[in-house]
Amino acid sequence: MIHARGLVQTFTTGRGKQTKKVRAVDGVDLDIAEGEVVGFLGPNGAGKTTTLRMLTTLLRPTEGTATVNGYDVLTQPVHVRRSIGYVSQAGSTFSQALAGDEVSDHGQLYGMSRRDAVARGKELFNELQLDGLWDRMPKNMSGGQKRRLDIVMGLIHDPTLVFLDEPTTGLDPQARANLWEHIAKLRSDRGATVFLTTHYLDEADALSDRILIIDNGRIVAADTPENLKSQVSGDLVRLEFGDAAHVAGAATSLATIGTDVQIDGTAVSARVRGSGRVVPGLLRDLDSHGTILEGIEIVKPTLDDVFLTLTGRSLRDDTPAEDSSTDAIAGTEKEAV
Ligand SMILES: Nc1ncnc2c1ncn2[C@@H]1O[C@H](COP(=O)(O)OP(=O)(O)OP(=O)(O)O)[C@@H](O)[C@H]1O
Repeated sequence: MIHARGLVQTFTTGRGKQTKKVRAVDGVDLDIAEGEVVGFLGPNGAGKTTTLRMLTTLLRPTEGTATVNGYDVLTQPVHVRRSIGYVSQAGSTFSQALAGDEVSDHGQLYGMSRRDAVARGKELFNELQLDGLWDRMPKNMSGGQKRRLDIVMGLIHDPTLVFLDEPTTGLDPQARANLWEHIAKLRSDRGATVFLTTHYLDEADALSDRILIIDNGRIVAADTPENLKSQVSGDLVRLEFGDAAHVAGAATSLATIGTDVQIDGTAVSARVRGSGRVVPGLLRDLDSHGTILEGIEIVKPTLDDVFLTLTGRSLRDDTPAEDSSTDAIAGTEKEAV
């Protein structure tokens, strides 16, 4: 479905002596099979959108090759665009037209009859909880409604390969859950392949068959969520004591079964492999020494722990992106289809 080798994108920023080259994507290889849901994770500025823009032919790679749905992104861009659905971060609606007209015009650009485009559009409005908004201008919709309208536009022609760039950003929890269901159904009901970028780790975890993690323009990990999480050195075990006098002894005991022991006031924590097997023995040991425990928490590794293990940084620490170059892309995308 998607095969890429050595994809590179270099941007030049600044002027004169301030000119700088940014290697936004730095040699990305990808192989995504039919029917896979792949989550593309990485901190702000890691190169996710730039990779997506190259695969969807909105941006010509500086180096490297890619085929999407069997079409070459360099020599067959029109075929690529016609065969995919793409929901960009910036959205793709013009605010002056009526939402329903936008959707049916968009379907017709993909070769659908007006009648089919209206019928499918109304179905999608219903599925994405946009009932009653067919005759409303996007500019008079809420942020979440506009986002769902973008998704209708990306799915109107029933593509079998869908690129979603942060599809649930700006949605309330209920709309997010609804979209998760919809994405899961794209695969289960229609065998669609989905490539999605997201900042929500729980979303990537819940939806993806496979996760790709990109950092500084390079793929640093690619595996199932379970395999990635099993690479983290165990569950986080946190013991809380009523009396600070117990903490040092407990830390020594915890160090015999775990790593990365940390003391925080009256609590002590560590990473412990096979915690279900070894923690009961630790508790018996503490009890036999008269150590009174106030509480215990065992947290399974998350994808954030995976990122932290791989890069030494948390995905949650990232700051918002500085530029908003995507505004221009929405126009390009609209014209290009
Ligand atoms: N048109 C551009 N000109 C110059 N630099 C750019 C341009 N587009 C992106 N960049 C830079 O390339 C790098 C990768 O950006 P990209 O938008 O692909 O990251 P991202 O992982 O999608 O981030 P986010 O999660 O914030 O959307 C960043 O350093 C960004 O500032």
